[in-house]
Amino acid sequence: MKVLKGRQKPIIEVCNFSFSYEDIDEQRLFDRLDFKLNQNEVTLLMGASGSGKSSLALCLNGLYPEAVEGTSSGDIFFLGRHIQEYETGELTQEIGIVFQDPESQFCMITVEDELAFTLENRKIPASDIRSRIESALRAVGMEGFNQHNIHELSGGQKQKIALAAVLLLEPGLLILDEPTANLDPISSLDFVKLVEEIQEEQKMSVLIIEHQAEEWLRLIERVLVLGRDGKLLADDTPDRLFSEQKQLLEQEGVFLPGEYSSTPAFREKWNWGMQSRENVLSVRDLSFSHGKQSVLKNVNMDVHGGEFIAVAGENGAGKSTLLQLLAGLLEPEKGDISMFDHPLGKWQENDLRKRMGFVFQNPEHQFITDTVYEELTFGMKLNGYAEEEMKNIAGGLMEQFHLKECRNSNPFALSGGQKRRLSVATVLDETPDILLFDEPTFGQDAATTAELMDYVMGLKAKGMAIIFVTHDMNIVDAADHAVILKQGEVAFSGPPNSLWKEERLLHEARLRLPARFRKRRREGEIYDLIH
Ligand SMILES: Nc1ncnc2c1ncn2[C@@H]1O[C@H](COP(=O)(O)OP(=O)(O)OP(=O)(O)O)[C@@H](O)[C@H]1O
Ligand SMILES: Nc1ncnc2c1ncn2[C@@H]1O[C@H](COP(=O)(O)OP(=O)(O)OP(=O)(O)O)[C@@H](O)[C@H]1O
Repeated sequence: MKVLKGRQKPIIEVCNFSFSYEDIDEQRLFDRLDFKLNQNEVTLLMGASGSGKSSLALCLNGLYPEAVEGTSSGDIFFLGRHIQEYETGELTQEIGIVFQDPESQFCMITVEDELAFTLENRKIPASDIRSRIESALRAVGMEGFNQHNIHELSGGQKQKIALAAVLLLEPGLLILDEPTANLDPISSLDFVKLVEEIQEEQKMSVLIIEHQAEEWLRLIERVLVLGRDGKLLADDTPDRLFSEQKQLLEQEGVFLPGEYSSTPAFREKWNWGMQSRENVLSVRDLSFSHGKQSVLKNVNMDVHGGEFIAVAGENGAGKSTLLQLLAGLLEPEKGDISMFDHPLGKWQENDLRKRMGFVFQNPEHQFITDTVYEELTFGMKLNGYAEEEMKNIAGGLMEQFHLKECRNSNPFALSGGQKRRLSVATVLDETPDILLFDEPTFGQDAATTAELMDYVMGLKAKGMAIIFVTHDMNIVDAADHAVILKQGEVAFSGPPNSLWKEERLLHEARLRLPARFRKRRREGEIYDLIH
């Protein structure tokens, strides 16, 4: 952990600042906030899902309230000058944001065009453009990717290109909004190291928005906690905050880093064993290619009723592709998939959807209506549910997933975590036999993660088969069965406790041990636990 650098000059000063979105009934998202961000300082911003962290980032760089139907009062200063005094677009060059969903910030097709676009906007002479692009790609470890199509890169690579584009702005303040949420465990650690190196070299201020602070502890100097009531609940050093304010943070639903937390491991809470052995899905010698690229090779897998399977592996290993094949959204190039002993391709679409629920990696790919309520009732309407019944089921789901206040909001205007919870809730209106989730817990705070897991494990107890694609090793730890993909092949299939003994495989598949082992590793007990 870093030592505070003594008295520092502010880069941002927020004074008595309030903000509200018009469609949340005049309710203030931020209520008279006062805080400073200092030059050359790394600050972490935490808070419950929906507390307003992403919105605050967009207020700091002057995009909000102008870009939305919002109202604000109070003042924000950047380097001593009121942000309203900056010309349009001037501040977005000074304060670079890497958004929660990096795809949303790309405007061009190839990596090189995207980076050149940023430089052209900055009116950098054409003769300098090539060398600047090369050095930005080098800084993020993506040399040689100039001509790649951005949209075909893996999640981790997209995140690095988004960072390279923002670095080309040479911003005074870099804001990273949940930058590691889609990265495999080792890429997450690499990304943190990368930010640390860049920050030390370029001496910029960095504001990181993250639910899980653990990996960032080595470089953060201050932590701000935004409360659900729109107030700043804490502004302190990480060590003081996490050791002295545990109760407050737990009440707000914020994750405590492993070394400060006394919450039992997910495994102790959720590994309840299996209820039935009925085979519901079987996969035999499955192979699939995207164009010429072979993505999955000879995958075999069996899924049983009441079983919770976690699929993990490095970015680009083929996890989402496997899930889409299991859901019948892609057709195998070779091999067979059957559900209840019938080939998947022979099921009527309607019957298939009734027996299997699927949640996409990107929740936005799933939304088709204009309000949260319509989104939740869409499937039920198609299946002829009575109005009253739909109201009851949707009401229960909104209560369960903390979406009641957003009943009439547009799904696209929700916070990242709310979008994720809505996409999960929409497949739970009925009770299928198999549920396939692509990273269902990403972007959730501690409380909503625990609630989501409780709910899903309750369904498992009723005999549903659950498959999670996840980068969260604590969730893999709680599964009955883990499937690890490495370059499209099954590198491991078995109980998680056997997986944790395979140090070499974990390393090659870019995975880590769950927190319960890492904690003990520090205490020197690791070998007793796994051997
Ligand atoms: N464009 C918008 N219009 C109306 N309401 C919005 C808009 N964007 C966000 N909100 C609402 O503002 C609140 C805060 O959202 P924000 O994305 O800032 O939260 P967050 O703390 O970043 O959440 P998460 O941790 O889930 O990403 C949420 O209730 C959300 O529904
Ligand atoms: N539509 C597509 N066209 C071409 N290639 C694709 C497409 N979708 C995925 N790929 C490629 O297929 C491979 C597997 O992608 P997939 O999304 O299944 O990986 P993943 O394990 O889910 O990765 P992540 O953890 O980053 O989400 C990657 O190399 C990816 O670039």
